[in-house]
Order: sequence, then C-alpha cells, then structure tokens
Amino acid sequence: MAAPPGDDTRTSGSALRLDGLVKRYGAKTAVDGLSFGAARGEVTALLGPNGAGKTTTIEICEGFRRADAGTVRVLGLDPAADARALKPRVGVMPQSGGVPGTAKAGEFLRLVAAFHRRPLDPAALLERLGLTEHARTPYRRLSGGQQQRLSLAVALVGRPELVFLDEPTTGLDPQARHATWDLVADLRAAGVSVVLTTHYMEEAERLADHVVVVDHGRVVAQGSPAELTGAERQLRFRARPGLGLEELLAALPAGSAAKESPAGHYLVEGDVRPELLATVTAWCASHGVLAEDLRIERRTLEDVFLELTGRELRS
Ligand SMILES: Nc1ncnc2c1ncn2[C@@H]1O[C@H](COP(=O)(O)OP(=O)(O)OP(=O)(O)O)[C@@H](O)[C@H]1O
Repeated sequence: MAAPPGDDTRTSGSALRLDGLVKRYGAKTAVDGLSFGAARGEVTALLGPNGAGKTTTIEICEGFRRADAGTVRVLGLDPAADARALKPRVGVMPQSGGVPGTAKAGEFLRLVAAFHRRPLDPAALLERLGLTEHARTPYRRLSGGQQQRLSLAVALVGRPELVFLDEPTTGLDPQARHATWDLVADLRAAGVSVVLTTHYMEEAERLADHVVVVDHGRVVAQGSPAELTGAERQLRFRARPGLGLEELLAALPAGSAAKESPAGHYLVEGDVRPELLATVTAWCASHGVLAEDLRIERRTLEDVFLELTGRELRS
C-alpha cells in the first residue's frame, strides 16, 4: 500500500507508524482508531491497563494479526505484505509461548541464531540473561521468568533493527526485571529501536523516550515521560484520618486542590512554592497535626493516567 502523500518521513523514516488502526473481535472493539509513531533508535512504550489493546496492536505490527481498518508501517514496510523482508530485521518477544515445549533452551537459541546472517553469540546471550545453567533444560520445564528471558534472547539473537517486546518483565522478580531493563538500555545505546508494552508505569518512565498511553483501544496521551508528567509538583503527607480540609483549601492559592485518599494520606496539588508549603505546615500546626512523610514530588505517569481516565493503571 502506498504511503499517504507528504508522509514519507513518518512512514519510511520511523521505526513504526500506525494510523487509525482498528481491530474487532466480534462485537468487542479491542483497538479503536489507534495512531502513533515510534522513532528509530528510541524506546517507545505502549502503556495501559490489562485489556487496553496493547497485545492486539503489537501482534498486528508483528504481522500475526490483520487489522480491520487503518495502516501500519514497520521500518517503512507493510507487516503482512512484506513479512519476508521484515523477518530478519525485526525481533519479536511474545507475551507467552513462541518456543516449542520440548526444545532445550540453548539448542533452540543456537537454531534460531543459525537462521540469521550475523547473529549474536547464543552462549553469551544466555549468560547475560542468567540462563547458562538452564541451557539444557526443555522450555516447558523452565520457570515463567526463565521462559520469558529465553523469549527475549530469541527476539534479540538476530541483531534486529527493531524489537517488539510484549510485557517483557511481567512476572519477573526484581533482579530479573532490572537485568531486562539494563538490556533494553543497551539495545537503545546500540541504536536498536524498541517498542514495548507494559502496565508498569515505572518501567515506561525509566526506559521509554516516548510513552503512548492507551486505554480501551485508544491513545489517551503521548509524549516523553517528562512531557506527560509535566513540571508540576505535588505535596503529600500522612496524618490522622478525617482532617477537615475546607479551611486548608481556603488558605491555599486559587487553583489548588487538597484531598485525602486513601484515609490518612493527604495530597495537595497546585503551584507548589515555598509559600504553599508554609501554609500547609502552619495549618497543620494550628490543628495539632504532625504531618508525617511530608514530601514534595513530581507527578508520576500513574497520576497522569488516573487524571485522564479516573482509574488506576494497576488494575
Ligand atoms: N482472540 C481474542 N478474541 C476475543 N477477544 C479478544 C481476543 N484477544 C483479545 N481480546 C479482547 O480484546 C481486548 C484487548 O486485549 P489485548 O490482549 O490486546 O489487551 P492488552 O492491553 O494487551 O491486555 P493484557 O495486558 O491483559 O495483555 C480485551 O478486552 C480482550 O479480552
């Protein structure tokens, strides 16, 4: 399919470009007009709660599913029509599976490596992912986390230009999660384009140059983590539950907000300057309230998601 006129740089110059993507499963619209781009050499995170349509989107990009409407360009090519040309250039780590149950980890990785022209050293990759001692273990006997790491190794062994990682750290212990994060950072440093899905805002915040926040199959916001969270700060403290906040709110500058959520946890939003901090602490003092864990912090992607959708990301 021809690229839209005047859109050459966004289609052929980017790692990934989706326009108006729609996918339905019967009456259910899983992807509802999704449009976003992923620049080459960057880490792009598709962030959203379970069921947001992330896996469906990624599987269409990987050529595993057909869209009902919209266009997809992967390295400037059509993932369905140009599948053969894309195969050696794109690495795929599915959410689960992808490796036969009886295949031994090391043998399978060597087999996949043999299909590539200039593969990474399979043994070094296993070592890097902490799988050396499991090299002779059949896939189905590996733990969930080990299976995930082997899938990651399979995705990377061919030195792809672009890798799709679907929830690469879900279910991993903290050590394995950090090892995966380091690996993604190294891929980025080597100029590899990475598109990953996650429902961990910390993962998106840490790894991604560009975050696409999705909910109900739609993009609700996108930008760099700093753009999404903005320069705004907020003030938090803990104190006894049920403090009447009306008087505090009246003393704060116009446009400020103060709320208790959950019980005993207080949040003050607005233009957080030294004067605002003084107002809050003076109010605490006049009410005999000892504000514990008082801190000023930047908003997180979790806060942004809550604001945009009224729901928590961690569903
Ligand atoms: N093969 C299918 N048949 C029917 N419905 C499906 C199918 N695959 C996904 N869905 C539905 O489409 C919606 C989007 O699913 P999808 O797996 O793409 O979301 P996700 O954001 O990746 O979620 P998760 O993080 O749980 O994987 C969900 O409501 C899901 O139940």
